[in-house]
Amino acid sequence: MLPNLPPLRRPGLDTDYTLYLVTDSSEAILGNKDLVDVVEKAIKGGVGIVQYREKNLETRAMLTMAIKLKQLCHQYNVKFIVNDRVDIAFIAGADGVHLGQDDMGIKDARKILGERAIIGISCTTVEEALEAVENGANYLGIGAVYATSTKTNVSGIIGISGVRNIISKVRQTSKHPRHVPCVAIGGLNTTNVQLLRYKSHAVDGYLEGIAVVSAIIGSEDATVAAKNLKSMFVEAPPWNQLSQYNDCGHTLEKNDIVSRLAQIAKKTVEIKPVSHNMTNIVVANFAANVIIAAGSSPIMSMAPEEAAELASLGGGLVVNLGSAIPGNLSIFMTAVQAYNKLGGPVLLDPVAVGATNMRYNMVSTLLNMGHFDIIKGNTSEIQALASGFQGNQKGVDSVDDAESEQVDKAALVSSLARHEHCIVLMTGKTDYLSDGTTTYSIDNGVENLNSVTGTGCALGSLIVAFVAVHRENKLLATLAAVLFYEIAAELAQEDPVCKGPGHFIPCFLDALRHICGDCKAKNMQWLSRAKFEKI
Ligand SMILES: Cc1ncc(COP(=O)(O)OP(=O)(O)O)c(N)n1
Ligand SMILES: Cc1ncsc1CCOP(=O)(O)O
Repeated sequence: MLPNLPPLRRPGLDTDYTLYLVTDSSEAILGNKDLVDVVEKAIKGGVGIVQYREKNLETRAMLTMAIKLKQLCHQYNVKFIVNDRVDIAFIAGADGVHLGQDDMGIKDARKILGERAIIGISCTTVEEALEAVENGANYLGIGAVYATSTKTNVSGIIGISGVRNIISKVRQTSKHPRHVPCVAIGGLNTTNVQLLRYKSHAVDGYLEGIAVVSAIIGSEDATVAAKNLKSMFVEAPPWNQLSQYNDCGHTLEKNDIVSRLAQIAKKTVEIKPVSHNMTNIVVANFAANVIIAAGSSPIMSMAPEEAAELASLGGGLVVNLGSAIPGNLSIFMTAVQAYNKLGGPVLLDPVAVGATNMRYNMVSTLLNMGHFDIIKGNTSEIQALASGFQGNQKGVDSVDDAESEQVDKAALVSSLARHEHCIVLMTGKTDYLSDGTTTYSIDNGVENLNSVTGTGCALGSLIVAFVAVHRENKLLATLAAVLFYEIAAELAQEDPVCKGPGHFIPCFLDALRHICGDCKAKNMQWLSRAKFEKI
């Protein structure tokens, strides 16, 4: 997991890649501003390396501009790189060159520019990155991360997962002991750089910096734009500001965990947090009733117009894909980003993500564009997210066949949690819950939870209420919500009037209300039924 974000600039590295400015003098981006002036302002805002990227000028004019920019950069002790043109880099006395996959090869450029030159190369795939490291690249420009109108001929949009994959493969596979810094490029701005840094972090490597064109060159004030980008990239994101990984049961004894769970449940019903649901048409009514019975406050709203206001109420958000269509993506994203900005918890329920390509693509986009604190799914859903789409889920139910029984579920949830830097809950006969460091198995619940629709979805609605009140302890808050819910289900099934699925729903709502009342009365006897183990 990611207790603290790593330092950016490595000791001993004399180039600061944290904020890398790539220029563009087109009318559409620079407008009628003066390029040298904009670059100077950007340097004052914290840019540590500048690349002169010129697609429209004749060689002579380009050389003149390169010399001006080099002088400016060196005046501020900032590195100066030329895009594509090794000849201009050489004559202007630049610190190096940035090469694309179709430009002169690294080894040839090195012959011209010498051993001390900084030679960077663009990479979209792992193979390109490994080859570049082999050939002696000094840094990698990885992208495009997101769609961009600055470069029309990008060779691929790889998303955060593509960046993370390249970084971790380069670190794992590289035979070179020397460190090759990685910067990401493409569509980066203040709304996405925090997420990029947080989620591109792999166990074996991380991003040193961001390379940006339009967010600085096209801005009104390059100093302000650079400052904002740099601080966004460097600062811990709002959803991680409290140390969620401390005190989450990693080292606690079971009795201590149970008393924490009791405190969490009591405080949740006392505060009555908002559970904001962007959920499916089948479960909305049931989920709202569950939330009310459990002592929280539901709102079922798909309106992006009110998402920021709802986020400011301090509750949590559920994004449930049960009956979503691709047109809902931008609505979801508006809400997710509003909650991310304030650090309010967001739960993703990737319903039937293993069943169709449409669902898988929607979930991939969501994970690429926003932070989810919790991912909750059944075995098939979590398997699809952890191992890629295979299309073997039939409908929304989990395919719990002999093959899936062989899967090491604890390892699966833990690895997905580490990969996505979030909490993962896999529901089933035994539930598995992990933050990537600590994993719990939970054996509460009853068969009737599977015989009525919407019980899985409604659990998500309760979890965000609990986590909203305990943002500093998301793992234990999720565990508390699962136990509250599943123990209520056990009490419902034991109710003499409960004869089957039809009676189960009202009995379950009654039992939730009962436990909620117990929590208010500080009677936590129900927790003695908790059956969970740290794995
Ligand atoms: C830091 C950085 N990364 C990638 C690129 C893209 O370079 P390239 O693929 O050569 O495309 P053009 O910039 O030449 O259009 C870059 N310039 N800088
Ligand atoms: C040069 C380049 N290479 C990949 S994307 C890109 C353009 C990035 O521009 P912007 O930061 O404006 O999206």
